[in-house]
Amino acid sequence: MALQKTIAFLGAGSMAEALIAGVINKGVVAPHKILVTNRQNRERLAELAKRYGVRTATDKREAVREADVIVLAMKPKDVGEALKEVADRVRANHLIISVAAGVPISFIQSFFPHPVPIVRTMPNTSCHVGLSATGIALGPYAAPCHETLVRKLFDAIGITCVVKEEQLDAVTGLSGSGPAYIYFLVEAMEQAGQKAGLAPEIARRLTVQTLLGAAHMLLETREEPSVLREKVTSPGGTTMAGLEVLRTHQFQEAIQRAILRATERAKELGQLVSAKVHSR
Ligand SMILES: NC(=O)C1=CN([C@@H]2O[C@H](COP(=O)(O)OP(=O)(O)OC[C@H]3O[C@@H](n4cnc5c(N)ncnc54)[C@H](O)[C@@H]3O)[C@@H](O)[C@H]2O)C=CC1
Ligand SMILES: O=C(O)[C@@H]1CCC=N1
Repeated sequence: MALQKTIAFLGAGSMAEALIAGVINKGVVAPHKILVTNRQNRERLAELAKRYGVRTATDKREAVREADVIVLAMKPKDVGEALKEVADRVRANHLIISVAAGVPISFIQSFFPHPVPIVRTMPNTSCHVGLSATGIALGPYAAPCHETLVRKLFDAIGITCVVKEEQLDAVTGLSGSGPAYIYFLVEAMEQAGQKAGLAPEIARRLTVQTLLGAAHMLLETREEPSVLREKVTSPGGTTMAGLEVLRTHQFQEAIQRAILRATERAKELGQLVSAKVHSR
């Protein structure tokens, strides 16, 4: 059954749209229960209203007043400014859900004189199609009923893992940013397929299906990725030749370094916004 809560999105970018599309497609929130606001881009609001049937508002304070749940979906650097604008409208019975990378729960709480239930999450854009991998960390004033609500929302659009707040930066580096690494791999595979003589649309179809098939094999056989890899790799065959090139170019190290750097960047973003709070 759809949630009987009004959800105000502060921020109407890629992540807000992916979440809105996901929850509406899965029937977990009715379009008229969603209110979207942004920073003075009425065209974008009109586009979302047309595409999803959601309501939009240019007055953030009014949207917050009407809502039961507030989703912070702006860039980390803009969270402070948005909270300043609406802080005196936020009630102790609101639930704040943040998707902002790196932004600590304590930073969000610092805008209010009273305790507010805050849940920090890290989804990814695949929630658009109901396949997000979302990390969830509960703030000190988030009660079991808030956890239930947040899980209902995010379980409807993918899988969820509850983690400690300090682990959310790792979730960000791994699965928050993760789709971009996969798309980068797809771009490389398609280009290589074309260089090897395939038409672009055939290279695209084969690449995407290969990705989908490998993901399903991991999920359904529950075999270790290394075991599945070995099953593809015939001694002296093509895969072995290909993997040798990946090893020479330190493929695994490059992926690991990318994820660790993205994790570190999430921490840096958190430190940058937290440093600003002291100069407010
Ligand atoms: N794009 C992604 O794959 C993911 C993004 N995130 C997080 O989601 C948040 C949003 O990211 P994107 O959607 O990619 O950014 P975006 O740049 O596409 O959208 C940002 C939105 O915030 C709005 N905004 C800026 N200042 C505002 C204010 N003061 N009040 C209300 N709205 C304001 C902008 O008008 C815009 O609609 C970020 O904090 C990011 O870390 C989290 C997981 C994945
Ligand atoms: O690139 C970013 O900062 C955001 C957070 C995770 C994915 N996109």
